[in-house]
Amino acid sequence: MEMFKYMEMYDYEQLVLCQDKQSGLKAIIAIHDTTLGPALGGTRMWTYETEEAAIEDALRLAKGMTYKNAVAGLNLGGGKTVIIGDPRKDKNEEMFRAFGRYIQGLNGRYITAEDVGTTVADMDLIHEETDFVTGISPAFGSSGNPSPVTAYGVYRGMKAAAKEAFGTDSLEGKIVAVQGVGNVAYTLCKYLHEEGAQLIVTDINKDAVKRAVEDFGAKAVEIDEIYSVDCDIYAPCALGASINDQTIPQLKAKVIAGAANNQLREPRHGDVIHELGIVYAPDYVINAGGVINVADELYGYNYDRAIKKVELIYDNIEKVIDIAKRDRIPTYKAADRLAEERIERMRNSRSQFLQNGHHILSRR
Ligand SMILES: NC(=O)c1ccc[n+]([C@@H]2O[C@H](COP(=O)([O-])OP(=O)(O)OC[C@H]3O[C@@H](n4cnc5c(N)ncnc54)[C@H](O)[C@@H]3O)[C@@H](O)[C@H]2O)c1
Ligand SMILES: CC(C)C[C@H](N)C(=O)O
Repeated sequence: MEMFKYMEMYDYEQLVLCQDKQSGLKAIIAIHDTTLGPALGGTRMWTYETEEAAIEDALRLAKGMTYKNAVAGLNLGGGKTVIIGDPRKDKNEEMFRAFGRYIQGLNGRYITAEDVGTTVADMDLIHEETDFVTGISPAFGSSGNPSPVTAYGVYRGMKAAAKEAFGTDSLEGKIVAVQGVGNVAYTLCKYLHEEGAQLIVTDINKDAVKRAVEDFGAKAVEIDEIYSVDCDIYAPCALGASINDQTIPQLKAKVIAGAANNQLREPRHGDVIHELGIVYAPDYVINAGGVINVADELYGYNYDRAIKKVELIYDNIEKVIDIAKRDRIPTYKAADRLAEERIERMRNSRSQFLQNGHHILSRR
């Protein structure tokens, strides 16, 4: 990858590589856009085949956070971190503290939180070194694990998408195929089960599957079977790119609504599912519950206030569908339009003001 060329093409602001030999930390902090405010986005810990793949993931995820925060109405920009390593065996205390010092060095340009492979305990270690971290323990007056709130937002967004496809937002009797039943999807399955939906699940982690089968009567299928099962709704809740040339022809669902980031392998896959008449709830609109929840910490965390904002994911999905219908475009493009218009409005209005309170004369 030609780094600067890529960054220029999608307007990235900054890419930071962090290395700490003693702890084994190898982290990539990507800051996409800070027009709306400091970049807020989680830290993913994952094994990658190549360093390039890790950098690309960080960059793509960071851009997604810019759009997610913009559509959610947050005064925050987009960023993300990827830590290269196996979260089951490569973590240690020094690693997260070293990472916390790197975040502190950015002086508030980037604020972190959980993502795949990181936990509240990891955020607490980061918090030993910096205040620019959210999703820390409730004992600090913080919001804790964002996943259950993300799940609630996905559930609300799924109902809005179902209303468009089936004429009712009731999920009773609907068959939902869930790919990946980890932190977010477990709670999502709970909401769906309580409403009377039938669940089909898969996961590379057999314990996660067993839990969903035992707790919610879900039917388990093999990893590759999840795309072709008879269902009404496909909920991608594992990693990205599950909507692609191989999987789309297998899908029987009328709705795609799930928690995963970067669900479309390439933008053109959003066009293909649109042509097929599938109602797609854009990933960064439907999965914004977690960031809305952790962002509330910046105002002094209040659960009720945060949940009220998360409820609005239903309205945001409706809004995206309305724009898509009005402008005859796929929903992923409608969501991009919503985000870009807000960022552009702010960029233009900001140009009338002095940045960061520093008057140009202060340089004398
Ligand atoms: N946690 C949040 O608050 C949050 C917020 C927004 C978006 N997301 C996104 O939602 C997704 C899930 O997040 P999470 O926090 O639940 O993560 P998680 O790691 O707890 O769950 C992901 C699950 O997917 C499984 N998995 C991985 N690859 C798979 C595959 N190929 N097939 C089937 N299962 C597979 C994993 O074993 C795991 O159980 C991620 O894409 C994440 O970026 C999470
Ligand atoms: C800030 C976090 C809660 C971010 C979350 N992992 C997301 O992708 O939205």
